[in-house]
Amino acid sequence: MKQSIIISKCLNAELDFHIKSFNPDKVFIIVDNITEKFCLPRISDIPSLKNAGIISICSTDNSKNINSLTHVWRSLSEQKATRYSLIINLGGGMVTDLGGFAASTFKRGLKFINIPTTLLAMVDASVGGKTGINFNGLKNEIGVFNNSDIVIIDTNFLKTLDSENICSGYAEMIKHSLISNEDIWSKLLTFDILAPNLNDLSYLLEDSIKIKEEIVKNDPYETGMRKALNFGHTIGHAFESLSMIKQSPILHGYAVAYGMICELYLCTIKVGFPIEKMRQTVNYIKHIYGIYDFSCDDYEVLYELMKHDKKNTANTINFTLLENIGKVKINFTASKEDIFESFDFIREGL
Ligand SMILES: O=C(O)C(=O)C[C@@H](O)[C@H](O)[C@H](O)COP(=O)(O)O
Repeated sequence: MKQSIIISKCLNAELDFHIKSFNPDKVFIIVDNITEKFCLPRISDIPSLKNAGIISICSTDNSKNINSLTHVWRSLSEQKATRYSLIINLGGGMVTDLGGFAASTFKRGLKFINIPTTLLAMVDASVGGKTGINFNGLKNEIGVFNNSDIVIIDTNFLKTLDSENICSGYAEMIKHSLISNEDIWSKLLTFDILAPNLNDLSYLLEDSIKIKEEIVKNDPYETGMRKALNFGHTIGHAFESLSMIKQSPILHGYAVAYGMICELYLCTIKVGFPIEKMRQTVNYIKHIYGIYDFSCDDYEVLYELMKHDKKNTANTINFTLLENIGKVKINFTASKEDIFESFDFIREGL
């Protein structure tokens, strides 16, 4: 399951080299309607991509579904992809997750390269081999662990992003710092992500990728400590699904940011996470991401959604909690009352 992650200043030369080394019979590029317009032109002159087939899907996360997947499988089939073909996923987390799953399942698996174009996909989605789609209103319900053969990261793509997408990816970077390293956490909490210096952000991004890479290397199939990377997601995914149900979707990173506020509250009441660090992080998150608009009427639905989290066992909702920054406790349960209290906390404060 080894995955090479290359941060490159010469994307085209790098990509051309790797495509040639795979010697595929055909190359397919999976894009969404946004990366097709703004990112594909950056690589389309590469000689080895001259006859590449382009497969385009819709860009929003609610398109990460069986219909888009079927469209990709059908396009591969109609354009006669073989097991010796190569897929390039050019896009954000939706494209790398869905494209990775399509590549992993079509004819039982083709080689694929991820070229993440959003901050979220660079630091998180394209790394570590979680591929899949949403199903039945639930996040990433169907999928497989399968690493792309290579990830090539070109931070120039950050220039194509709006502030919301930068902030969305940054939430996963905050998560990486919370689960691993107080120095990085301090740096992130003083960084102005609303008016970011992209050069400085590129350095922070490299640290963040290393954190994820190290965790995934030690537990690729999430049997243990990889669950650290799911901090904020037990509640975050429920917020994200609720927003889809209400037909006012929010970006994944925003859902994770709100999920982290609730789960940091659980960390303080359940495992003694220092209250001052919790306040600092919560204030920073609220300053960047604003508030999540929901009411007591949503609590039961959220709780039902959380019953589908992949870390659960039997009837127990399991969390990844933190005793302190970098001190991770996995498989920690919380009562329904505690969870509802954490919802009160994000809505009303302490
Ligand atoms: O790579 C992981 O492991 C993660 O949990 C990273 C998460 O940030 C990511 O959003 C992941 O896709 C969530 O996966 P899921 O298993 O909870 O669906």
